[in-house]
Amino acid sequence: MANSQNQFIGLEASKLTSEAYAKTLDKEDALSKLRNEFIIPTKGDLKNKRFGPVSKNISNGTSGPVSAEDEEESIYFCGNSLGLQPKRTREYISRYLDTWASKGVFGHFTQYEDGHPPWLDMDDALKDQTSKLVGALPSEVVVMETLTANLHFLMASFYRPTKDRYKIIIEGKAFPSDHYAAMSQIAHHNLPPSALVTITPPSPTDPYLSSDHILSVISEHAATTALVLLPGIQFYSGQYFDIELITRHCHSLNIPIGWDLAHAVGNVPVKLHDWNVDFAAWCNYKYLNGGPGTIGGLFVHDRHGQVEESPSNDEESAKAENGILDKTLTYRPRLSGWWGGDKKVRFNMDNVFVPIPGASGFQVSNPSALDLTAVLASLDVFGLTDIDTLRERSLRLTAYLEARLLQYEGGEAPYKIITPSNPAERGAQLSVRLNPGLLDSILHFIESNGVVLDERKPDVLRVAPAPLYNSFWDIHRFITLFHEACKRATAKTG
Ligand SMILES: Cc1ncc(COP(=O)(O)O)c(C=O)c1O
Ligand SMILES: Nc1c(O)cccc1C(=O)C[C@H](N)C(=O)O
Repeated sequence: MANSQNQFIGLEASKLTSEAYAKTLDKEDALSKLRNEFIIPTKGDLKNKRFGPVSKNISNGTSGPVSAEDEEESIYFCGNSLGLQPKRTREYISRYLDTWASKGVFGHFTQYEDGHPPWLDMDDALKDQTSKLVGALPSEVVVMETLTANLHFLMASFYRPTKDRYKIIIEGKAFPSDHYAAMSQIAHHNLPPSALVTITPPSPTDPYLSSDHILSVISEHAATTALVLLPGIQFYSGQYFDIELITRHCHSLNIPIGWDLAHAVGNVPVKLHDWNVDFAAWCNYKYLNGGPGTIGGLFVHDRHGQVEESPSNDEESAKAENGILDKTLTYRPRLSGWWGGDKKVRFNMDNVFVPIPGASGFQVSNPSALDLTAVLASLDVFGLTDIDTLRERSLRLTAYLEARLLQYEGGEAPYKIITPSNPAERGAQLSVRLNPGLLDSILHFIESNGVVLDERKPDVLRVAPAPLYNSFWDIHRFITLFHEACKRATAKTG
């Protein structure tokens, strides 16, 4: 990283390798206190083969004496895959369990004195905080279903192939689930696999996709394209795409565009409404810390969420008189379910679908109140700050990580950072490509010393300091172990 960037981010180059400096950076950052909102697994927890934590955070009576080393906090850099558990999650879920135990079905409607919503209103209660995270109006977002399922629901609505325009453009290294979802949508419309166009990086060794390259592939296929589906942040390389620019380009060519924000939500501030994005979907279990596989979220721009009364024709009026149809509505086609229906008439059981205007009208099923509760706990942690302030901290953490990775003592580093060096083109994650043959040995060493991160075989480590709970000291400890592991591994391979 260029020195000027370090200065911009407020890092002092001469002190970078000092442990005391890492601790000072933590002390000086007001957001460091948010780490206390989370349960950080200890090294002992990670080694423990029995159920539950051995740490003193939570005692479940399963553990014996704990050594000082085992009590040390692990170095968790895997929030880009599964975020850590907020302490308040247990409290909120326990309240949910008490409600279910004491009220049964009335839990759907019971309004609590402490202001927490009845289950029936939890979808609305989550809108405000969710919309702030993705730069949307509350009416444009809803917490529902799961990411891939939501991509399908959204494609059912936005991928409307015609004889002339039928292709879906995705990126060549799309997360496999997105690839399968797009392929199966194409097959669902009886179209050939060639209707899937992939944007591949010009270089076989560098995953970087420039905006120019992306725009040129979209332009090349514009006349035959029905939809573009891209990730806000690429899961493998960590590259953050220019959502606004690419969206504008697609619209200039009359192509709707959807964004998979799995790795962007809670990581970088996005402005889905202002950027005119058509639709987006995300999960709530990565930088949002709602728990493994928890309920996801989606965005539909308000211009697509309108529900309008239209003049009814005679046949429809006749049905209305018979009480079958009380009004004729026009709305964007979708795969519907009762939970997308207006709450005032949802329980009428009359088979008249009156979608809630906006994203909520895309809901399908009665959502899991357990999941919504966990997401509420996570959003309440985000509520202690805001995404712009968090991003500032994240820029500093990732810049520090980058600077430390670039300072390898004793020769050439046996790895290369493949995430863009421009902070505007990345979020928290840095992906590190190791020299061939080193991955297993390095991973074994750092994991047995309490580091948790994600590997993508054959040679990439994804390191993601999550700004809500990771610290500069975590990075310092990681670098010390990682560099030691690199030295051992290269010594072995000669
Ligand atoms: C970019 C991306 N898309 C899709 C998925 C799949 O999400 P889910 O299993 O929640 O549908 C993931 C992660 O699992 C992902 O990172
Ligand atoms: N690696 C995973 C796993 O072992 C279980 C469940 C999910 C994953 C994932 O890959 C999650 C995520 N999309 C990611 O990019 O890390």
